Amino acid sequence: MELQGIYVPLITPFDEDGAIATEALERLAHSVLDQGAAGLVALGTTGEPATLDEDERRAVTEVCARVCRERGATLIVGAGGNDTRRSAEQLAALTGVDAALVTVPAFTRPGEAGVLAHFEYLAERSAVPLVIYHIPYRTGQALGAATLRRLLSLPGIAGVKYAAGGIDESTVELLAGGGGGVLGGDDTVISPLLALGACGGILASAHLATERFVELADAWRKGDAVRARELGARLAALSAACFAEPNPTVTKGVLHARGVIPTPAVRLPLLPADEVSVARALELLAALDD
Ligand SMILES: O=C(O)C1=N[C@H](C(=O)O)C[C@H](O)C1
Repeated sequence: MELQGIYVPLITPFDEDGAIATEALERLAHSVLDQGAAGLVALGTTGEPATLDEDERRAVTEVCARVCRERGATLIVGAGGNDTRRSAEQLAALTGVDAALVTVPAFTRPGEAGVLAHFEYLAERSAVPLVIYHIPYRTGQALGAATLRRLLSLPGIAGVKYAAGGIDESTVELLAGGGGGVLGGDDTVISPLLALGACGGILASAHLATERFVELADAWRKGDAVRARELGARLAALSAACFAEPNPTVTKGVLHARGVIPTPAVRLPLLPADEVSVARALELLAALDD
């Protein structure tokens, strides 16, 4: 499977009673695909899967799967956990999705060899290709460029969502081998990651101005550096505004203010974003059209 372009990790909208607003979710899914997204991620961190029950997670996945099927778009679903054996059982049972986004085991810190063994075990048993979510500032597990490349070379591994918290020599080393399979996952540095050769991104802030993020990825791919630099700087400011408070609170506030979702509600331990943060993101979003 070849990953290319912008994938939107959908928020989970809630209605006034706190239930999932499935119609709003479906409209949102169509809308980001209309704007050129290559696919959707269901149950990414942005979808608040930790506070959804099993029925709710199933409902979200079903809506996204239906839309992706209708639109011929790629669906990646968040799955797996710290327990290798249980994760393998879950991945083996997946149906109706194109790939699974699986986070490096968090908190356990099994070391690089343990992470390799974990993903070898999962890839051999999964019903769908895996996209590894590397986010060391949340998992506590560092991975060097050599390990990430080794993971990318494994059969059954389609890519890495690379969210290392910035760009350093290890990023440059990883992308020097070509960015096939490397999707940026830190919104504010997506433009430089694409410039270095990343094949796309999984970006919560691409809920807003989806077509501009798609244009950014296209511009870097086609070598239009002048347009890409200018657009990249503006989108980085928008992303910073979206992440001024815990994701996805600001994004939900903006989508609600724009009438896309019925409420800006998030579930505890998240708290709704301050209106000043939402107003700042709305301002930067409007300025993109100037
Ligand atoms: O849900 C995701 O996938 C993403 N999660 C990250 C986070 O919550 O920190 C942000 C990224 O844009 C996509």
